[in-house]
Amino acid sequence: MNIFVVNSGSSSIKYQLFRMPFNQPVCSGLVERIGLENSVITHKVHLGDHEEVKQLILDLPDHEAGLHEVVQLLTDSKIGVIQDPAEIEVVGHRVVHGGESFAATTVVTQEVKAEIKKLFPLAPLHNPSNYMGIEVAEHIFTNAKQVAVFDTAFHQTMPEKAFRYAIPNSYYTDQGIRAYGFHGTSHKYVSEQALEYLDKPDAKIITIHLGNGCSMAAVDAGKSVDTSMGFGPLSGLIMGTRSGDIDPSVIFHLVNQLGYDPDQVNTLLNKRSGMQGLTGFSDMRDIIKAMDEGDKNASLAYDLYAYRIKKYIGAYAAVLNGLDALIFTAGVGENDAIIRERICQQMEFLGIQFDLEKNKIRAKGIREINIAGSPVKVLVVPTNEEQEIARQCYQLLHVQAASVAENTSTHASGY
Ligand SMILES: Nc1ncnc2c1ncn2[C@@H]1O[C@H](COP(=O)(O)OP(=O)(O)O)[C@@H](O)[C@H]1O
Ligand SMILES: CC(=O)OP(=O)(O)O
Ligand SMILES: [Mg+2]
Repeated sequence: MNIFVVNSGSSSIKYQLFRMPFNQPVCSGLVERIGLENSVITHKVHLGDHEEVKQLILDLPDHEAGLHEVVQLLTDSKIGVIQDPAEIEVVGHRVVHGGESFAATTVVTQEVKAEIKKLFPLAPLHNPSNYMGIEVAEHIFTNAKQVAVFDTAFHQTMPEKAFRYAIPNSYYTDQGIRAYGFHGTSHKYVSEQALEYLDKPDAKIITIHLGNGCSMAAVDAGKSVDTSMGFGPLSGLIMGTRSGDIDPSVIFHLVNQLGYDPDQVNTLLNKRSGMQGLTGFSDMRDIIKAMDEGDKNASLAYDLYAYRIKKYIGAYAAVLNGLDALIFTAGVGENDAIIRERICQQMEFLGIQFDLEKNKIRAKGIREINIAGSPVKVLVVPTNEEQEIARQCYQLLHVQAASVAENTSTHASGY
């Protein structure tokens, strides 16, 4: 089954093509700077022991133009991996907000699209571009089933005491105002990898996803029981451009004393805050460089970032009533040894015995960065949201196809 996975962002598209049931992608790529001059497509064809990489720089006015170029690469006479877009049987889409409607992976219908659209105000940086990705893919891959995999789905197991806010009940019952949680595909993928690695299905785990967006989850025996993002992907940890937790009184002050309108508040907290607001940079590599050059703001921001994570570790260890493993993942979590060190130091009381040397070693795959015998394991687990999306699409459609085949044969045999 050819499954094309699309992770459509506001100015980028990440994609991978899988021939399920094989877990390794046939090709993958990234379209960046959509809508700006000099858009870049980096396309990689995976050939067993090596990769063939092709980079294109061109002007892509919108996502449709971007995906058309990707199709050209997929069907290219030299490096193509398919001959016709009709060979794609399933397009799996990452959709960030699924509200309470979607606890599982879902085939996209008009009703599903309407629901995703209804959730635009709750995930303004994400759902509009996820939706656009679905519409464009429908035009291009006309033979394919479109499937949505929601960031919120994994967190639907949270108990009510974890997802409700202390505001009048009708705001939940009538308006759906509650915590949903995000990055679920990543938290699910890395926690499952860790459970397998630990060989302990009932392990108590804290997963720490540090990418552009950052969130943590408390995972008990494979189920999410709490997470740091809430109603939208803005609360909790300090992120690239998002503030994370902030006292709502600040918003009243911005509005009442400084005359901000709702859009200005939204832009401030979603796009101009976090590491960007504190340092002028949103990319952790730039912040580390600035810190090395003696930039005090960068140093303070780095401290704030680590401190917030430490607080959530304490909270989630209490929620879980114990801890077997701490998992670091995503761009920053997998690559930034210094942040892992800042977070894990002086946590011996919790049973976290961190190994400074192991932490510095770069390697592929799962690795352990605790001292041998540490009561709590500290693991770096590379995330792979695209592979998890492909797996869930395959499971959904393969199971559906198998049950249709079974029904047909039962009916054909006349029982
Ligand atoms: N070697 C590195 N050291 C520190 N941070 C890194 C490194 N490589 C990548 N990053 C960080 O990872 C971030 C992107 O993470 P990623 O998980 O790809 O995010 P997203 O999927 O949200 O775009 C970058 O903004 C950068 O801050
Ligand atoms: C939900 C979210 O924050 O996603 P990302 O990290 O891709 O921005
Ligand atoms: Mg990501």
